Amino acid sequence: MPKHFLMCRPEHFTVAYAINPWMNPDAGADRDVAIRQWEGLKAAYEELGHQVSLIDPVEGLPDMVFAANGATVVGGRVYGARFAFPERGPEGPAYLRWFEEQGYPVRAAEHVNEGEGDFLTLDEVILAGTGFRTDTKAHLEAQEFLGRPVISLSLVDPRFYHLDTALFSLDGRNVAYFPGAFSQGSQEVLRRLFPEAVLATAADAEVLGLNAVSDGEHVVINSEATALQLELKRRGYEVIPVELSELRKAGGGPKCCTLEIRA
Ligand SMILES: CN(C)C(=N)NCCC[C@H](N)C(=O)O
Repeated sequence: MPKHFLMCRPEHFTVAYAINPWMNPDAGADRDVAIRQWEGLKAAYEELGHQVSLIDPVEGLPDMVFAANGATVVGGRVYGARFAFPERGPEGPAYLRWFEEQGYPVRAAEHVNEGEGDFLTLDEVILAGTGFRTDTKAHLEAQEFLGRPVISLSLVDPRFYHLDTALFSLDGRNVAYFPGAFSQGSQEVLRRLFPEAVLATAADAEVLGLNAVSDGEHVVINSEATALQLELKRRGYEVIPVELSELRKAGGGPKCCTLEIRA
């Protein structure tokens, strides 16, 4: 099934502030390299037959390339983001405006949530991260608006500050994740819900290998996550490695650049 993604070209990308442990404003980031790598990701989706829509980047919002944080879209309903840090605050209304202009029913969030960074939609439930960014009150708000059961999971390692840095959906029913990113209780929940899950190593998590996008057959994944790629191949997935090292300097990978518009 072809998917519909929203992406934002990193025309204003830079690392100007540090709001997660990956970011170092003194280290510098090369915007041209970031754009080239992002174009590679977009091309990979299009070659797989997925539709990519684009939102205009806004000057002064260097993290806007991380479209996954812009909203959560389930059944055509758009639950807006409300960012934890003021540096990213204006992105929420910018993404919501785009969806409004396209005619989607939208809801501006009352509670802090960073879109698909912390809301991961499966066929029957939504997994929701908390601990660093998204408030648990937003989990309930999302459940009410989107009409799907929301399961809260606690993140405990600041390098994995969003759920989508530590877990991704393989096919809507099963997931891959890095256990060390979660509290003991949440690890138990994950084991119970997903006994067949793919468990990633710390080395794969540390290159944001879990920040991947699967359409159920193909997995678009950071090229450096080598052990995880082997395991995915062993399970029958076609692996599409992409190079996004420049965007990782801001703490993002393929999934971060990709907001799924679920009809
Ligand atoms: C993992 N997903 C969607 C993300 N994890 N987004 C990347 C956000 C990066 C940004 N500098 C920030 O810290 O908010």
